[in-house]
Amino acid sequence: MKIGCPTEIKPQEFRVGLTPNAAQEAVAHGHEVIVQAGAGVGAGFEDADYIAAGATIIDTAEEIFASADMIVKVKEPQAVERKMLREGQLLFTYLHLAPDPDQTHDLLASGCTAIAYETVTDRNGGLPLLAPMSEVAGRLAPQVGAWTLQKANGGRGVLMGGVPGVGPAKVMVIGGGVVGTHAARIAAGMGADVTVLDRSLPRMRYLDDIYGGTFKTAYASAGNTIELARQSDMIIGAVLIPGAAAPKLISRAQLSELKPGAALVDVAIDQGGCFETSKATTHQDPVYEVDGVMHYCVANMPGAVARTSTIALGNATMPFMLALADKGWKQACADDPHLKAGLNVHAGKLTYAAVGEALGIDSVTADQAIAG
Ligand SMILES: NC(=O)C1=CN([C@@H]2O[C@H](COP(=O)(O)OP(=O)(O)OC[C@H]3O[C@@H](n4cnc5c(N)ncnc54)[C@H](O)[C@@H]3O)[C@@H](O)[C@H]2O)C=CC1
Ligand SMILES: CC(=O)C(=O)O
Ligand SMILES: [Mg+2]
Repeated sequence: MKIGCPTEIKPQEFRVGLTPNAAQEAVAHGHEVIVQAGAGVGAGFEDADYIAAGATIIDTAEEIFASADMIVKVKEPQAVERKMLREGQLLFTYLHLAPDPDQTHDLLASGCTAIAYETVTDRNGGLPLLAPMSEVAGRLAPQVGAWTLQKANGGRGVLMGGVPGVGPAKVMVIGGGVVGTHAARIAAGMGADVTVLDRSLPRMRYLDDIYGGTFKTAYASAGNTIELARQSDMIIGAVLIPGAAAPKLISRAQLSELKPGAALVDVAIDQGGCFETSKATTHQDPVYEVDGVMHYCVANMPGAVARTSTIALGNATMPFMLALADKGWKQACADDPHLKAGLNVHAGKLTYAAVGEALGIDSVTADQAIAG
């Protein structure tokens, strides 16, 4: 199979879909790998590293999209990239379709087959291709939130750890999955007073067992959510219902009840965000204010630490990428129900029910797509 890796073009996105190590393994499996010139530079990989791995460097994204059987990327294809996708081509990347009707319609119109990293599952009920970036974004969230809390950035002027004689910041994390747990650990490590809210009692039992004493847990009822939000200096949004649009957990009307200059960090923004007032921002202009409350809503947070993120993502995607290349998507998905869970689009049809429900588009099952 010919595997193509174009340079990411989302603003301030420095990650790359294939590391030289991944390219080398694909070549060792007998595949041809083409990489756009300079694609790895933002993550610290030179063209020469890819050439040494056996890949070929190609000048333009157009040439890569025109000839590759499978495109391996990081972020969802941007409008100009979607125009280059074609029938029968396989796309393996993050998609986050539920909040993105334009992208969904373009992918359906292209006739491509698209497997979304964020809905691939594992046998423990986890999301193995989302997890590494959730670890990164979770660890970044208190860091960017602390910056947002600084007075010059519009925040309350509260220091995470406080100082002797002055209490720490109060941090509330909604969603105690991968993002939430990593965010809570780092915020607690910075000295903040941290509470994690979730709706899963088994998850809260686990968090209490492992992190009791480091941070607290609370059930994410609507009442608890607003009561804790009123007291918080920072609120980190980290909920997920896989594939679906994020539930809105703090409304516009409730913003006036929060502390002036509080920082909302909505990591769930890639699924549409869990605060009613969230809208996606970029690393260039990450923060905006609504009703005196600061919002940080960058949808590709891991791009800020592109080298760490690229290597972490590459470690996770490599076995799936190799299975797709070795067997073709149909056989690879038929053999592995967890990879099959990643199938979102095939030949003009949606193949992921939660996306169809969010966008009001009919879907077929992945099994129907494989059989078709
Ligand atoms: N902005 C960015 O750059 C990035 C965003 N993300 C996003 O962060 C979000 C969280 O991802 P993960 O932590 O990996 O998911 P996860 O599945 O590990 O955790 C989600 C948690 O939310 C909880 N939850 C669901 N509905 C809830 C509700 N109504 N109230 C309280 N808790 C609720 C679940 O029980 C679960 O524990 C996803 O939308 C993901 O795409 C992940 C990486 C980077
Ligand atoms: C998960 C995701 O959307 C990201 O890493 O950018
Ligand atoms: Mg994202």
